[in-house]
Amino acid sequence: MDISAVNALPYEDFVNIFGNVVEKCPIITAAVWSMRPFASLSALEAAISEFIDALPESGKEGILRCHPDLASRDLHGGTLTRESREEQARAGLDALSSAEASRMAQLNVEYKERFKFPFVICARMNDKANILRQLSERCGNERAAERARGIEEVKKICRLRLQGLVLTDAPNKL
Ligand SMILES: NC(=O)N[C@H]1NC(=O)NC1=O
Repeated sequence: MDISAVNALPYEDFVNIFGNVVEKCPIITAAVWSMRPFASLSALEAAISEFIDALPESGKEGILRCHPDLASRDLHGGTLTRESREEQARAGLDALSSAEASRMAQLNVEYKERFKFPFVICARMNDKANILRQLSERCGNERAAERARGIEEVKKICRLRLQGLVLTDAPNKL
């Protein structure tokens, strides 16, 4: 699908197709539909990004809370969204040693106790060693910095999900 086909979509189809570019937040997709026509995929991405940036801090935290824990039991239980499952598998999170899995689970708990939202990172841009290292390091951050960092990662995940759905002739500038 190219951007003109995207612009021609009625909102029901638009939300069905793009509703999970931000994990479990179809309200964002439903909101930006009214900003069509988009000149390019980047313009659609920018509209999503601006919508997120305009939210109060509680809304940004809400977006983070819609994300599943990485390498949690859900990854094997089949309850994740298709996108999240594929992203986590690509980073090798479905094949952790038992030591890595318990370290990840322990750090996820520590992170959530400290920040009251889950650790979010763009799994497709990292491997499991890098994810574990960043999870450990980011546990030491301040809450506001970590909220902003999580939202940056949400935007990276969103960009890659969009690129999987819309044809683009622009080079990938990520
Ligand atoms: N918690 C978390 O980062 N989840 C996500 N990351 C990613 O790349 N896909 C997700 O669902």
